[in-house]
Amino acid sequence: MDTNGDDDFTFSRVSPPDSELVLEAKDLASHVNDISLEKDGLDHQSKSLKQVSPMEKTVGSLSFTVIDSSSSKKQSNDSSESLKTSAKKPIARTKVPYEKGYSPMDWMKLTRIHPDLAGLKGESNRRLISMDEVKKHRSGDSMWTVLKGRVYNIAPYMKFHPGGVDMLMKAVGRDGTFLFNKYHAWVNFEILIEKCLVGVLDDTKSKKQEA
Ligand code: HEM
Repeated sequence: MDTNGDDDFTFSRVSPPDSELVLEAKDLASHVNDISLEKDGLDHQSKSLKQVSPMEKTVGSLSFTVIDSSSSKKQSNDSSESLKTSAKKPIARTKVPYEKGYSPMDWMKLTRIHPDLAGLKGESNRRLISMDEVKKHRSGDSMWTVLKGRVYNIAPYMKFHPGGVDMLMKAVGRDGTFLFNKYHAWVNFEILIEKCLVGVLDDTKSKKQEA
């Protein structure tokens, strides 16, 4: 069989003859200087690309758009996640470097060996404590806060707190539940500072005021 014959469909020509292509290419090459990118066209393009986080870059007089395909893939794979992050503004969380001897491991050790981190001095940690009493403990070895209805002495935990002393001080002498949840609702404080438990918040007063 003659495979080079014109009647063989495998080799049938569907594009213009090579000579025509060369001519076309030459023609285009001669018009290269006339080609310009219209500003409107680019604007339109970048508007539609913004959804996949484009970045405008320039090299000399050329400008181009870079699309991070890895992040766009992530977005399309997990649209519920991206919806959540775009709906809620992330809060700035700054981890403070630990001072020597104040790592989470050191805290675990201390909670195991310290006989009275809460400063109970023999009193029960099931005692009902009023908000007025909480407000009085704001310095030295006695810094109280309320977390989900429980009263803790967070003074010994201060330098161990990964978010820093200044942040933790904001909760002293008051109910710290809102702040705690704002920064890290997932942190298991019940276990972390269980040895710092002083008592249970007596909220009967505030309930009476509400009624
Ligand atoms: C009293 C109970 C608290 C405990 C037991 C506690 C515990 C922790 C823990 C374990 C972390 C590290 C979390 C992580 O690595 O993801 C952390 C970080 C942090 N905490 Fe607290 N925290 C307390 C209260 C607070 C309060 C009241 C604030 C704010 C006013 C706060 C602000 C922060 C911040 C900003 C970080 C950021 C560090 C990071 O990016 O991880 N914390 N805290």
